[in-house]
Amino acid sequence: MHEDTLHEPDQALHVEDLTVSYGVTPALWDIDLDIPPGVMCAIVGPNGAGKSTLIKAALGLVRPVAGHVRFLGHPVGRMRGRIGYVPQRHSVDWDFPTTARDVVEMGLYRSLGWFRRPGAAARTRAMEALAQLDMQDYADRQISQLSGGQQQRVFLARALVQDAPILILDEPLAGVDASTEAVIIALLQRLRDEGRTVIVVHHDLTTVQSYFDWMVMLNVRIIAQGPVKQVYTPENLRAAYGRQLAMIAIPATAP
Ligand SMILES: Nc1ncnc2c1ncn2[C@@H]1O[C@H](COP(=O)(O)OP(=O)(O)OP(=O)(O)O)[C@@H](O)[C@H]1O
Repeated sequence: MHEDTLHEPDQALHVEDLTVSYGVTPALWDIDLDIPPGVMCAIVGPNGAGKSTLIKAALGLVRPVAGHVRFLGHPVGRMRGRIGYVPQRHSVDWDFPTTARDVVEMGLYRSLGWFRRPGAAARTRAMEALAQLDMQDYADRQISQLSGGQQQRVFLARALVQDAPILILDEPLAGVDASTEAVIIALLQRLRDEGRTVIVVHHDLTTVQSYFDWMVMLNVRIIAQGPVKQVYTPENLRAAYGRQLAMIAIPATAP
């Protein structure tokens, strides 16, 4: 497909025939996926199902064997600054000597241009975003000196200042306490209610129905995708999780 061709512009994320392999074994096999705009979508599946790989391949951070991806009809290269990405916490080098506010201001570099120093307006926006996550008092703290939950909030503030129509977060709730989880979910739901598309790798099946309205169930292949009510069924859970199923929450009855 030609780079300039607008393809499936009505979908926030459109993935076609995507296969990714790190070696001989495919991590993702022939994925076809559509996530409509304005939903809050959970990507779920067991460990090693390829959830992070799906996100990285969609963002162009991992090269697929086959397939293609469109965000709002465009290839990812045309979406710079329009996708906010919060990576898995353990994949970030937290020893990088920078303050919480610097991290948030990095979210503005795209609109500022890389070589312009952030001015007063950028500082104000960064502080407002930190305040929305109740992190204003930590603005000048080194990022390495924050707790895991606080680091996660700072990264969310960075995604917030980008003002992106699409937000992608890889396990934002991993290792955070209940109050941070509530803050993060409330913020993501508000962003969804404003019309943005929020895509989240999520592990806790007990909360998926209350937090999300859209769902992709994955285990190397797509098991199911669509509104949570349709996807979160015993059959699909069994297909995705197999023998691990005994340890996770199963809905009492199929809808
Ligand atoms: N850089 C890499 N090199 C080699 N194999 C990799 C690499 N990254 C992931 N894999 C493998 O690809 C598969 C999918 O990994 P991925 O991290 O996408 O799964 P996941 O669903 O996000 O898992 P988890 O829930 O454990 O975070 C796994 O078998 C993993 O071991």
